Amino acid sequence: MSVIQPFTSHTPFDQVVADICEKGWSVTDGFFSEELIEALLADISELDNAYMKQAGVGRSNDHQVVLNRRSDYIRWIDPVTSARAAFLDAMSELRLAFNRRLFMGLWDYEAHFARYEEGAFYEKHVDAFKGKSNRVLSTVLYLNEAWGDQDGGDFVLFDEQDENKEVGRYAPIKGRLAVFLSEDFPHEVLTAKRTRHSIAGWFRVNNSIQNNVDPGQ
Ligand SMILES: O=C(O)CCC(=O)C(=O)O
Ligand SMILES: [Fe+2]
Repeated sequence: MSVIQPFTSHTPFDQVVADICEKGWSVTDGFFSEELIEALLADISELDNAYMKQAGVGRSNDHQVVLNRRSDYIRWIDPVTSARAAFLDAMSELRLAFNRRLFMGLWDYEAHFARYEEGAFYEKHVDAFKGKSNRVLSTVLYLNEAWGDQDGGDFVLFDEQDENKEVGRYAPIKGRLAVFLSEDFPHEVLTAKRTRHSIAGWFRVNNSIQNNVDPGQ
């Protein structure tokens, strides 16, 4: 496997860390190299729906597929291609930067490819309930070429104090990275009008929850 350089001299590393520190969320463009983005895009484009699964809401014992809340297809990411390995390495570097500068104690990172077919959406939700999850910081990397207003599928972020107050609305354009505190920010994915690709992931701490050490995917 060839080695892909994930970052460039323009990677807004400091910006993302500062945003999280100051307001708890961050949306930046050009975080990863063109080379990595193109490789990830090629990677997910080749995945057939038959090798993905209809995402459920909730985890482990309460896992169930509730299609009226969420209708994307997902595939968890392991370092089996050079693109996926480079992405996981890069996110590990970001994890260490958060730990060094903000003392967040992030232990690991899990991520999945997501495909929203035409008509798919994800209703407003939070990624983690206080005290019930190891997920601390959510990330979403978008992988869509030439995404226009008519394509829908915006990511909408809401205020941490008032879930009816919108704080930002972003098109899922190629190379855009959203990061936010998992417990604090409600968000949703508006209905996509064509196939929408992304990688959603979570930095986690290693607390045990209800006697379940580090619950699995
Ligand atoms: O794709 C997005 O914009 C957000 C996805 C999301 O909220 C999730 O997978 O939990
Ligand atoms: Fe989410």
